[in-house]
Amino acid sequence: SVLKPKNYPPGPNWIPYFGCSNVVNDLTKKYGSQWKALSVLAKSFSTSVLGLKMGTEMVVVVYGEKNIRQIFTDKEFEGRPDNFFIRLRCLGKRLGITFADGPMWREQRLFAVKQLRSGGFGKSQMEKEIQQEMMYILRYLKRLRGYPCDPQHVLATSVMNILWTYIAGERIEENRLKHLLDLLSARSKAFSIAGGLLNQVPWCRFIFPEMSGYSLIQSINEQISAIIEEHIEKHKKRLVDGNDFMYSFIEEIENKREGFTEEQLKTICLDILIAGSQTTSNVLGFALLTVLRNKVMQQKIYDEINQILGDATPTWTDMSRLLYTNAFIQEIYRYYTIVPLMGPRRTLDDTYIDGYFIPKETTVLMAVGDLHVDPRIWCEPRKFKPERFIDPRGTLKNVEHLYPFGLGRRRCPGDTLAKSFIFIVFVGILQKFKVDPIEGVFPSAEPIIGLISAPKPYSAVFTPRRNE
Ligand code: HEM
Repeated sequence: SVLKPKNYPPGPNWIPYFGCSNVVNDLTKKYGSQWKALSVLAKSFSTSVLGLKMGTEMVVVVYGEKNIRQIFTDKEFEGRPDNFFIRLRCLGKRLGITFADGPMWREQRLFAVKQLRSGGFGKSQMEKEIQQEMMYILRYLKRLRGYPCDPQHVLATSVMNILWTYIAGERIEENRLKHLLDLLSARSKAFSIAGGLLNQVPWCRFIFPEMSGYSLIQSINEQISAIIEEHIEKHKKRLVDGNDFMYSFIEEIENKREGFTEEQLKTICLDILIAGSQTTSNVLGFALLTVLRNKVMQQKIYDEINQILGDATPTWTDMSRLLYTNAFIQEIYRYYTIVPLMGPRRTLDDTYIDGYFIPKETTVLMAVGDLHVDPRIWCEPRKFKPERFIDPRGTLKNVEHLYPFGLGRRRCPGDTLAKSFIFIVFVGILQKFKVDPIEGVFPSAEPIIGLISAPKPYSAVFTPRRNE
């Protein structure tokens, strides 16, 4: 219908079949990302709750800290949409964690989080794995002998190895890993061709299967699952040492626990690889890009590391001792919000946001990217200023307004892993290397914003601080 529900949030008018997707798509082309387009649209309607209809689906985009916190915490926003696009993402079924909801999601999420912890993540085991990966990165940079490189690749490789160790108990073999990274990056590109989070015109896949990106996504999903499957088989034959996520899960399958199937295992592995790899390496990519562009900040960070850690290998607990470095990383989380448009969520009941009526089965998105530059919270929000997080008493402040990992029951279950990895690897690199641009030319600080935000490809020169 083109008639809006009574008291539905403000937004463009609707036409049959398309709702207002034409308006959103035109703006997305103009502004280069769905997130920016929606932000402009919300401003043009002077609203902090934007009401849309994409194809046949009602979509609401939420702005402002109070409203966003409501979505994070109220139970009726806990669902995930169930449409063609989401099913494509989950190998055709509603499995896994990221795109499941209800009792199955709760149980699987709890199981995965528990395994993450008992597998040592959040504890010293995880720290050791990360430190070891950091050493690999340092060795790689040293071997370059000052030859310029794009750090993005070695960072992505390293994150993938950590995730793979958690899932499948070992570092992944070099060629397989390269293939997997290529697949994941092709996958996110295919998603932007297919229209990101909000493509609600699934029938277009029959008319333009290649162009719409759908068949590409499907083929990529199958290839990634094939790699995962191979490792499940290896575990079933007990060919891997130790005690990893796959073993724990297979044990539940063998015990015939309800909801524990091989399909489910495959989807959860896929969820972890997709949710964890590019997000984590992009934060580090932005952090290195920022010190590369800012000599003064880089020197301040180095001086702090040098003074407090000296030559000692960084640990997770050093975070509270390295105040400026920590504030710098918080500012990276704020300034380059990796997931600027969080969700999608699905309302499980009729509800209200800011006085507006939101019907059951509405898709809800949270504009955390806008919240992180909201002038009501941040002074000079468009400036990169680590000091905004430093309290004169020598502690961090204002971090309660930062939501890089969301909040509430659907909050990122990988946050501890991601934060430790980012801190330890960043400090480890700056402790041993000076990061400089090539021949003094600064690469662009402007991010590329698809489903997640990424730095534009850039190269840097890594010069050892001391001759070892
Ligand atoms: C800097 C890195 C990361 C960022 C910025 C990030 C961000 C997020 C955010 C904002 C959400 C919540 C979305 C919502 O509220 O609907 C989320 C969910 C999720 N993340 Fe992360 N994440 C990161 C790293 C990781 C890692 C390393 C893993 C795996 C170990 C991971 C696994 C997941 C999963 C499985 C979910 C879905 C949770 C659910 O729906 O219940 N993420 N992430």
